Amino acid sequence: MEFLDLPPMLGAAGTVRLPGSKSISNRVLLLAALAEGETEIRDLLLSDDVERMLDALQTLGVCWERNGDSLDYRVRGVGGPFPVKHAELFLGNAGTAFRPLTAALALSGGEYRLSGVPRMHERPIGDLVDALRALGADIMCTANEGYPPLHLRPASIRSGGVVRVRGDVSSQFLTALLMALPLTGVETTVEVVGELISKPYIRITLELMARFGVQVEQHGWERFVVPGGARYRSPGTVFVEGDASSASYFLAAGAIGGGPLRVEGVGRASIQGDVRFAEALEQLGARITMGDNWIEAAAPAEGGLKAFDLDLNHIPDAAMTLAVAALFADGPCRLRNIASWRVKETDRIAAMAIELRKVGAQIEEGEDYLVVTPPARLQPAAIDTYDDHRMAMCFSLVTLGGCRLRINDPRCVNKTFPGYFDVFGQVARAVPVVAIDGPSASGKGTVAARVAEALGWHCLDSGSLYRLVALAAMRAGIALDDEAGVAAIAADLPARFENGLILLAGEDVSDAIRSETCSVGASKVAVLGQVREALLDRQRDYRIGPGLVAEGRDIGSVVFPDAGVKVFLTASAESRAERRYKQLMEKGMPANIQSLLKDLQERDARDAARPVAPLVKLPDAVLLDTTERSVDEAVAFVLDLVRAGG
Ligand SMILES: Nc1ncnc2c1ncn2[C@@H]1O[C@H](COP(=O)(O)OP(=O)(O)O)[C@@H](O)[C@H]1O
Ligand SMILES: Nc1ccn([C@H]2C[C@H](O)[C@@H](COP(=O)(O)OP(=O)(O)O)O2)c(=O)n1
Repeated sequence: MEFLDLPPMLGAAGTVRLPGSKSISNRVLLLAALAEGETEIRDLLLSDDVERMLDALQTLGVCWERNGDSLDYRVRGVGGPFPVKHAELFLGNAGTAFRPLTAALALSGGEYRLSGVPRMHERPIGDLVDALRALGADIMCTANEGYPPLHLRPASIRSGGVVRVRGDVSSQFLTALLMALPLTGVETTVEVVGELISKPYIRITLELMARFGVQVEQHGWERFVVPGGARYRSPGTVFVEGDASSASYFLAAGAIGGGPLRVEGVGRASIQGDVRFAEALEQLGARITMGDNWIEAAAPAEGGLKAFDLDLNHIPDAAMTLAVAALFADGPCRLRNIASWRVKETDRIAAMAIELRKVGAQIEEGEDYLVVTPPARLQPAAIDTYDDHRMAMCFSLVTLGGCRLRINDPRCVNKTFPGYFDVFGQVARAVPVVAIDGPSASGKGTVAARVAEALGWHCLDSGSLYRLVALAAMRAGIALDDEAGVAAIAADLPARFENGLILLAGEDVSDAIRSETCSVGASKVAVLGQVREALLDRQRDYRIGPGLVAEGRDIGSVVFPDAGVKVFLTASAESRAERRYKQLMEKGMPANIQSLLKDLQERDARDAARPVAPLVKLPDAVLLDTTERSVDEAVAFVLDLVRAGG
């Protein structure tokens, strides 16, 4: 499975230009297709769900073209039902394409087959199918009644009168009906059965239909009258707003990670209900400012986010972001009235509960609610994303708690926000790392410690971990080439670094691990892949704010490949042997310079030749040869690199 490792973050601030709204993009595409005249669509969202709609429209005989590589499209409307009367459409997991197309095609008088990915076939569509059947449409659910795939056949549509549709499972059923009904040309009243959920999405539908010339008469949230003789007409040019649900991740990032973080593309003038996410964040204490076309969020003036108990029915998608933001609140948080989560890309209540528990939260899960109690300390985890873009995007926020995180199958964000993680990486500041790699006795430990001290950062001497493993294995009588045996020791190493001392099971082994036996032993266990793997997370846990200076052999290549500064520190073998000799003599440990030189050359060869994580100078590492340089000069060199920003 593909994954993405996100580093722990120090905070987030900056400006993000949002990609277009999925809800608006797919509605505008369908309306432009059914309208008379050509529509210029600006800033369309480029994502999987929109691709599904564009492909479908093409199959159905609608001509559209993209202006070069831009986000501007021109759609030539067909001015009524679709001209292609036989088609098979694959719509992936795009609910915003599947539901409205089902309604429009049911009233188009042709034979159509609609299918999607397996999850799409688990998402209910029965309420929409029933409403369309009541109008006379001939629709078969070919696998399970009430679920896609669907087979639509020509039928005589009973136009006019009243049609009823349930509104309490998905508001997309009502949206789909409303958008399709002008195809009948006869006045029709839609009555909503049950309490309509996600009302703001209906507002988007009505607003966009009006822009295309069809004014729906609205009686509360229970009755909608689509006028007779209504025809869609192109309004000329339509600008797609930024996606307000996508905005939620960045607004939350600003509220959690300091900010200010500004999103551009949505604001006070937005027609999307999810802009009200900003109000919810405000209730958590975040500082929100807003213009017509932008929103900015910053952390509360004092302290962290406040615990909340909110009915989130009006912002079901953006509400997921609040479930993760709850990890940063000062007490248990209740998200209420979110039953629709269960029929989205995945069962989002169940998925959220499982994944939030992985990072340490306590969760109470109900049919239509979730209570999140934040943990005292977030813990790193591998987050499963359930082919759900929002799961992936929400969980990136966990890293703002200084916690690294693995996101499995990160490409699921392509559904609505390809490039999400790059944009997140531009506004979130990773805990900085200076990686110093190089051969034995080149001065890595000395330089790393001094650089860390000067910066006030943490320091990791990764070699000492390999030395500790060798010592522990030797003491346990495990052969140093017994990979599984040594790896088991490494995975459960009772080592601690305290007050400048290195402790193994409570015993000070600071000097013992520096002996030549341990040096040789360390280089032997370091060739074992399983041992290296077992020490990886342990090393990554040292990445704590304000920053880390880490030294070893594979810091820049394997442990922290995203380190901002990478140095390859070296010196001639002779001067390194001499340094090591002096070092041992000062410690009163016996040594012989010739055998030290031989040992060191052998170890260099072993470290450089091993198949796993060999010692190499990376192309993006800066070479620092200290044969002719003092420690002070080497330290100053590295500090200059850090200050120059890598
Ligand atoms: N640039 C340098 N010039 C002279 N001696 C150095 C230099 N860098 C390090 N040393 C000395 O060399 C010895 C070995 O350095 P150390 O930091 O332990 O190397 P490493 O961690 O690469 O094995 C130490 O006694 C250190 O003071
Ligand atoms: N990141 C690291 C750090 C050390 N090692 C190996 C390489 C060395 O042979 C041993 C001991 O490393 P250490 O840095 O303490 O060795 P020197 O002090 O440079 O001789 O561990 C490694 O393979 N990867």
